[in-house]
Amino acid sequence: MDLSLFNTLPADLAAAAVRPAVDVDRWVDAIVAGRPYADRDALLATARQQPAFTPSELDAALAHHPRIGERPEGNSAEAELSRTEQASIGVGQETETARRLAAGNADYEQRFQRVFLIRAAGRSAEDILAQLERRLTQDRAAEAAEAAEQLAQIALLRLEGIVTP
Ligand SMILES: NC(=O)NC1=NC(=O)NC1=O
Repeated sequence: MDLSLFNTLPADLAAAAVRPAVDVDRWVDAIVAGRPYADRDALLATARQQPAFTPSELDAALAHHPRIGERPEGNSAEAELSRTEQASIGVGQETETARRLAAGNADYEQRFQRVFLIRAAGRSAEDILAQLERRLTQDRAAEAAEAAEQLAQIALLRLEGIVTP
């Protein structure tokens, strides 16, 4: 939708419109409360200024997040966004990279008890695999902070697609 519509929607509809960006109430409420935005840069600046996601917000947002390399199922707005974001990875390929991604996802979930999250847009499967293998070596606090930053990047990219100038 365009910014002028977003600025004038009732708050509950505005919240529903941006929730696919990231399903964290505190973030959605702040974006809606910042209206009316003079322009889209002001909207994106508000998103960038939000405090980092806490580990519990991360876990809530990841509860229904598809794994990297697995085809996001369903016809929700989030699933559609995930499919677009993961398009460059070539889901379902029987390549060595795909096999190592699946193994890395399993290792990651075993170690950190959440789905591995990375901003996939603009990244190759090989780059994502390198990031996954690097992040598997991090301690829990560092990894939670990095995953939170990736979630913020995904939220910002999605918000840019949801609210057009
Ligand atoms: N597990 C994930 O990292 N998933 C995703 N990253 C994205 O950028 N889109 C996704 O669906």
